[in-house]
Amino acid sequence: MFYICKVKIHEKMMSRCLQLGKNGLGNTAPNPMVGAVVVHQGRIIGEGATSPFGGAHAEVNAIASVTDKSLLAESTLYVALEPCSHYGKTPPCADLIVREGITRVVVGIKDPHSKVAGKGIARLREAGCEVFVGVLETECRDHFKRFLCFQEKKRPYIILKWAQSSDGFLAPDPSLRKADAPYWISSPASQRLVHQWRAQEMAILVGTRTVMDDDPSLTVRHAVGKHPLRVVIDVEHKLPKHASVFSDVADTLVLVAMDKQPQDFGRTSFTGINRNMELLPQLCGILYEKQINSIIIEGGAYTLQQFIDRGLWDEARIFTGTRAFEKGVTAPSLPQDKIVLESKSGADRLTLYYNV
Ligand SMILES: NC(=O)C1=CN([C@@H]2O[C@H](COP(=O)(O)OP(=O)(O)OC[C@H]3O[C@@H](n4cnc5c(N)ncnc54)[C@H](OP(=O)(O)O)[C@@H]3O)[C@@H](O)[C@H]2O)C=CC1
Ligand SMILES: Nc1c(N[C@@H]2O[C@H](COP(=O)(O)O)[C@@H](O)[C@H]2O)[nH]c(=O)[nH]c1=O
Ligand SMILES: [Zn+2]
Repeated sequence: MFYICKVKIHEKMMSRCLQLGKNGLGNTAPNPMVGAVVVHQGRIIGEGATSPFGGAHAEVNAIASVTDKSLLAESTLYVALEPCSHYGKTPPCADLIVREGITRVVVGIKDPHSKVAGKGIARLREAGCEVFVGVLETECRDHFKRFLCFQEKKRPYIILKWAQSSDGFLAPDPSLRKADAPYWISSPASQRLVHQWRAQEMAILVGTRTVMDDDPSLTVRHAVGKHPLRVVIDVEHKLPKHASVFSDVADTLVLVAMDKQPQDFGRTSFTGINRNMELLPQLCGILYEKQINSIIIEGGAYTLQQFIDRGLWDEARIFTGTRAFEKGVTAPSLPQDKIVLESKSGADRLTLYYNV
């Protein structure tokens, strides 16, 4: 009976940790958005979450928020990710926990980061702390999906996103659309949702044709949040300098063939790719080097299909509008067994796929 009760408390507290951590989405990356609570006799006496990138970790903030520090020795610290054991931008949290005299720690999941990977838990146990690992593991893995993907697969978490007509086209026939502007298939509500999504990821990418046809901005305008790094494929260096994607409101990275070597300008920089090698693995390597742990791919069809065919994607978010086009740019195709959720977004159908 006591055991069942205790498990419920563990889950409840871990769920609070995840809730606190979620506020960091779009701010803490590439650091994980950790949440922590300090519990004394079943009551939360301190809470904290990871500060924006470079700032304090969740454990530090949770401990700092406890007014009566004398209670720490009899308290349990709940934290969604294993406390760190290394000097990064901040000193090790495991040392702080020991120093503050906390003797019970409940951890959601182990940190796969090579500098931690069990060393934080070992450090706590060596100092006499009782450490329990593995509470709400599935929820924690989902919460830390960007961080875990980056650490484990050495590439960003990849989200594919597009809007398609009711009969499966990404854009109508050119005769039916204006030049240099997107053809809006999805509803305003979906467009606002997309801007929230943009603010949650570190980067956004489109192919050459999309820049030529749509002249997109790829910024966060209909939501609050940071602009992601704009990544553009332009192997042949054909895109004009005046394209909106090169505006100075956000940083842009252009993937261009090594033999082209254009000059960086404004907030736009060029990175050389080897045209004799596959582009997507090179892209993943470049983003990994830059510590970009998530990216949203917004089209077009050719670019999206390459990610799908290579299995280089983690999630796909598809809006299906109400209008039929009959002809145009055919939407990419995804394996149907990967559908996990269907819902409505304004007038559109929103289908989510997970590549697991
Ligand atoms: N409804 C929606 O959600 C969206 C609709 N769209 C629409 O889709 C259309 C564009 O789609 P699409 O024509 O498929 O074009 P893309 O935007 O996918 O661009 C394709 C081009 O990008 C370059 N490229 C992409 N991947 C690679 C690679 N691995 N190696 C080298 N070059 C690469 C190539 O350019 P090159 O050969 O010139 O070097 C290729 O032809 C537009 O009309 C746009 O309006 C676009 C985005 C979203
Ligand atoms: N047409 C279409 C989309 N198009 C995507 O949005 C880009 C335009 O971005 P911006 O210039 O920042 O508003 C465009 O180039 C393409 O990648 N997205 C959607 O959610 N629904 C739509 O119907
Ligand atoms: Zn830490």
